[in-house]
Amino acid sequence: MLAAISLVNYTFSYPKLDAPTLRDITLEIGEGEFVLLCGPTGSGKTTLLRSMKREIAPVGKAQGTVLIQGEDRDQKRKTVSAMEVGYVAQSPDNQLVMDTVWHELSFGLENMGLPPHVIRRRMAETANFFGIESWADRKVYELSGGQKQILNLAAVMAMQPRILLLDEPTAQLDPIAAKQFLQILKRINEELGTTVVLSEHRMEDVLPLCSSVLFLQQGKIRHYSSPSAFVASLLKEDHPFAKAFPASVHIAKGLGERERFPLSVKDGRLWLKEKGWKKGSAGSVPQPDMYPAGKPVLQAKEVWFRYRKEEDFVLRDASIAFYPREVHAIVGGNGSGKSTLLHLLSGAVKPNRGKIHRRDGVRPGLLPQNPKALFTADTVKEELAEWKQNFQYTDGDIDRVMDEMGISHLAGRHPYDLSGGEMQKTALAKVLLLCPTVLLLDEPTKGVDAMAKEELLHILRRQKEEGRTVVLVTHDLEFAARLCDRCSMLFQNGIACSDQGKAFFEQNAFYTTDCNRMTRGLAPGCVTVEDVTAHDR
Ligand SMILES: Nc1ncnc2c1ncn2[C@@H]1O[C@H](COP(=O)(O)OP(=O)(O)OP(=O)(O)O)[C@@H](O)[C@H]1O
Ligand SMILES: Nc1ncnc2c1ncn2[C@@H]1O[C@H](COP(=O)(O)OP(=O)(O)OP(=O)(O)O)[C@@H](O)[C@H]1O
Repeated sequence: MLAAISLVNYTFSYPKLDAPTLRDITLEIGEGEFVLLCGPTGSGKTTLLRSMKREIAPVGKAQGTVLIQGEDRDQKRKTVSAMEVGYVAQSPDNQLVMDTVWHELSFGLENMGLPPHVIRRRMAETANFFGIESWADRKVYELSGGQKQILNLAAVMAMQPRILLLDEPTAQLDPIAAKQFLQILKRINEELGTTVVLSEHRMEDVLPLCSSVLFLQQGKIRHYSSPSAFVASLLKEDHPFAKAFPASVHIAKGLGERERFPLSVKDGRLWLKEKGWKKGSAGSVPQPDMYPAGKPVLQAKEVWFRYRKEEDFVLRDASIAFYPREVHAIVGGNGSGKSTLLHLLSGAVKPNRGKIHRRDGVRPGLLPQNPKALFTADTVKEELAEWKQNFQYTDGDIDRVMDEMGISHLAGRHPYDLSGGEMQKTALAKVLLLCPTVLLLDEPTKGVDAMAKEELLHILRRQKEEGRTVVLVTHDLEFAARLCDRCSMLFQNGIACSDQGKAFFEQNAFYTTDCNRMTRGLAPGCVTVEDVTAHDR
């Protein structure tokens, strides 16, 4: 059968780098496959994905061949090539260009020069397939992050591509919106037979959906197999990337499984039941926890805020306090006001009403959601050197911070040429260099691989042990559950609930960790993998 995509001895090098980024890749992706492309930060996933579409292929020296539907990528007619392969990037804001949903859906089709009656039909049936008819007249900027990404996908699918490439499309989505997006992808794959290649760090959601896994390491294919064979193989070799596997895999491994690892919450529950886990005692319902004793270092008191007079308030009467030596996670849906709250806490913007109260001597350091916002220099090392010079009070050590963040090897590289995960680590290095007393981190795990995430966990725990406060805005509930002492949820312009970390997750049925879902009713009080394996003993 004709492969949808095949690469033969494909090697690719960026102009200023010594070593090739992709090395001798030979690969066949069959028609209708759903491939999860994964691998450590900087392993070449984005570069490989972009190599599969002529219009966005990386610029540099390429050897070997890329065939799309059996034809050389660069020999195809331009219109065929543009429509045949769809591409969805991480940030919908960078891809959406029109004012309304309807215009966005028609934009690509008009560019292709299709006749109006074809455009109208395509738009109607695409809107119907995606269930977005009711959004037609809405302004794009009014949509939530998750809705924007669904519109982005719909606009790409309106071109009826046979192949769909996606580069971390859920990285900016809240956990519920991310799952919804991935389910739509599954439908596209199943109902239209479209070949899907998806680069994604969120393995727990994708492993149960995909048909095969392509694992890259240092620009080479290390594995290309079924999800279950891939999981068993990496666990066998004790590969550090295995940390990225879903909680169900780690729980089974922790409880002695060696071969058949459940990949979803549902299979994990069945696995536990097979092992004799029964309905647990009801367990004690955790009591809502009171704020710790002592004085907060930073506090929002009855804060109201809106960006413009004519707009609704993003925060209404919101109060929250942060204490010394605590990691406080803030979660909530896209657009619920988490980043806004962090900016208020940092002092970058002022509330319209209410007060941000900072104890004397408290120095906040803000990691913004877009790490590029912090970059001004030509190399990673210069970034840090300039920063240190600008903030003369800092006694942070550049080499030590680079070492701690694992970016010493990137010292001479241009920040804009880094991979997503590398950028995130460089931005965090800049923040840490300021030795802040309160760290305000907006999505620090976005785009970073499982190994870097583990390092980040230790770095943040150390910050806390050294007496600092960490405020962590995140969509990564597993990470929050392992790290935070307290967790608050934003909803409808205010703090909907705030609890001690474990109690927070235990009381939620939807907004909780996979471990908690897997053991619900079987083992009360389990929120992390460690909780479950300890419970068994
Ligand atoms: N335009 C560029 N110029 C020079 N080097 C680049 C460029 N883009 C990427 N690189 C380098 O190529 C390597 C692979 O980058 P790529 O973005 O493909 O990795 P990735 O696996 O997608 O990483 P991540 O998971 O962090 O997004 C990295 O070391 C990166 O720094
Ligand atoms: N600079 C801005 N100007 C106008 N409105 C803004 C601005 N920044 C954010 N908003 C709006 O404020 C609301 C809250 O946005 P915010 O970015 O704080 O949410 P969030 O919870 O951090 O979302 P996400 O999880 O998607 O990052 C949203 O409706 C958003 O559209």
